Amino acid sequence: EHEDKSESLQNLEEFHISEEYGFVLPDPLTELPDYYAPWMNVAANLPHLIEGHQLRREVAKMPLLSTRYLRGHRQLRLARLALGFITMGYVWQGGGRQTVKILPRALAVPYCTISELLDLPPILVYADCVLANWKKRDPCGPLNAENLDILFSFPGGDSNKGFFLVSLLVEAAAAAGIKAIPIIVNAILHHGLCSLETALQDVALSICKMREAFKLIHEGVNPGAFFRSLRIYLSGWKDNFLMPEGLVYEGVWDSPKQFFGGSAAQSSTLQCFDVLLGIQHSAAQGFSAEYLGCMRDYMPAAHRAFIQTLASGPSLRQFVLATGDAGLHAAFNKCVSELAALRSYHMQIATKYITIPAGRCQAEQQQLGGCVHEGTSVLSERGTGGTGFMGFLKAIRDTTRKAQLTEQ
Ligand code: HEM
Ligand SMILES: Brc1ccc(-c2csc3nccn23)cc1
Repeated sequence: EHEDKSESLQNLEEFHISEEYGFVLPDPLTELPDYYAPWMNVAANLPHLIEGHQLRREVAKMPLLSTRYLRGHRQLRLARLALGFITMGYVWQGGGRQTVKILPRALAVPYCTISELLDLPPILVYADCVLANWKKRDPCGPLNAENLDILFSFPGGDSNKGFFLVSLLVEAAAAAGIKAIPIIVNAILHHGLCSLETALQDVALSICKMREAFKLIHEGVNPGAFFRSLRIYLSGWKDNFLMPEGLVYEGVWDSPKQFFGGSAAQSSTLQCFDVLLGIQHSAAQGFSAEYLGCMRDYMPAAHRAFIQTLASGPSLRQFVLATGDAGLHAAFNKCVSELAALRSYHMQIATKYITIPAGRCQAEQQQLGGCVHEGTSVLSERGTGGTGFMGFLKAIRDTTRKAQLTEQ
């Protein structure tokens, strides 16, 4: 059964994966039909409306629009992106101090209709604000930091752009590695050892380029702006003590519903490379393994299907071990060490942008009114089984390291 399942991997387009952009949505739309101006005007003005304490009033004035005039996948993705930003802004505009319990129907009804059509939860996810939240300044220009801009922002200034665009550039760097996956699967099925070794070298090079792209975070994101502002807006309403019940989606469901806040565990790229290399993150390291599984439900359905098809295919790890081929062995281990190095670098970033600012915040707390952050932050305790996000990231990095093939 491996044969037919893995054969289907040959056509990446069918999984909404692009040779050039990987899991990134190529050429996202930036405009909707004028009928949807009430959504687009609020979403485009979010930082100003939130800082001016106008957002709730603006949302109360919004008409209940029909989703019937939305045409095609890209219009649905753009509508979801706009409604997702407004929803996060609406819930967290008080910075987590005074939260809301009800999302008004003018937002909730279309947002849930569109989310149903796209098979995504009615909360902002990575596929919205990283994969579909971008445009080229010069459409014929390259995909690089100078020629890119984001479509929507939260308060936190240019750090929004830095955070979302650096993530986008890391995802774009992964495209070359994702493109090599069907070649790898084919080589396993047909014993093409030579093409397999070349494809594995392409994967290792791609992961190395992802780490290069990561370095742009230092000039693109300010730790204080990230920690105190942007991060709050990515918080969710599941396992969040500020919203113990979750959120009522008015006009959709009678009871409140809970959804996880944004996490890059929703990125298909890293989960894909983990599956390819046979890296299984278990609950053993004290973080909830099913959390990573849950996050697959927060990915576009086609990307989720690609990961599942890959996972049901032949094991690259077993194949390389069975050949006893030194070149394949080295090429496989290079992929694993590059992935571990990427995760180590990411841990340094998390320290600079969360642990250190959080420490300063605690210190301020001693002096002043302090800041509301524990539990409201998307990048913190949730989903980590209480070991905290650093324990979560370290466990994932250590499991990656252990996936090296040992000398025979
Ligand atoms: C200011 C920059 C960043 C900070 C503070 C940060 C912080 C974190 C934290 C705390 C987690 C664990 C909790 C969670 O999943 O939300 C996480 C997970 C993750 N982040 Fe980031 N991150 C940053 C930038 C990036 C970038 C640019 C990427 C590139 C795509 C990225 C990729 C990931 C991935 C893939 C995970 C899931 C865990 C894994 O598979 O290793 N992060 N990040
Ligand atoms: Br919603 C949303 C979900 C995930 C992210 C994100 C991009 S890179 C990264 N590391 C941790 C989270 N994260 C941003 C917004």
